Amino acid sequence: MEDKIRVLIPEQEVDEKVKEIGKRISEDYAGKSVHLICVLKGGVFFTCELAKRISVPVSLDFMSVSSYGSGTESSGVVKIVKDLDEPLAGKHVLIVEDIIDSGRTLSYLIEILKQRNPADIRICTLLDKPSRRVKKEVQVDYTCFSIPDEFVVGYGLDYDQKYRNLPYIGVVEL
Ligand SMILES: O=P(O)(O)OC[C@H]1O[C@H](OP(=O)(O)OP(=O)(O)O)[C@H](O)[C@@H]1O
Ligand code: HPA
Ligand SMILES: [Mg+2]
Repeated sequence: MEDKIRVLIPEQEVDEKVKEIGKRISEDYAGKSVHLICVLKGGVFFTCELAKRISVPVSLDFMSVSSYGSGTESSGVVKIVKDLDEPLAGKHVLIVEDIIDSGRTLSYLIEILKQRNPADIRICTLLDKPSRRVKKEVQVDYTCFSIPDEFVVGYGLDYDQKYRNLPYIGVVEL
């Protein structure tokens, strides 16, 4: 059966915001290059769109971590499924996420990536659900949208691996 999906943030609004954040990042990193770390799989659409809007030199690497399985609640255990290909030493690292929900994935990532001696680490997320944090506050440098506590899909976000390809952010009416 098809799920019913309600539009939360329309495509044009997402695209405009991604452009705006790309411009801010370009200004903040002026004179430097930025090493984007795409957190797979959810971060892939946002990373590609954002990278196109950044005007300083960009390099890309990919990491895959998983904690949600097929449900809508984090298992609490974050697993590295695929590690980065490149070392981070001396690089200006920008972690790109589709969503920060409980904060577990990002807290875990920051802890392990800090140990690899980057010049600095910043965080960029498409969506933030601040009301859901269970861990200590994570410092987020760039947020496109803060959203209420609803399970969202689209623009990389899935429900049971479906709907990642929607060009807008929607809510599955369960
Ligand atoms: O703040 P948290 O509660 O940790 O949730 C956020 C994380 O959960 C999702 O990934 P998931 O583990 O479902 O993997 P996926 O990106 O492959 O869908 C999402 O892409 C974030 O990485
Ligand atoms: O709201 C969400 N939707 C999809 N995946 C997620 N992972 C954490 N929160 C979410
Ligand atoms: Mg997911």
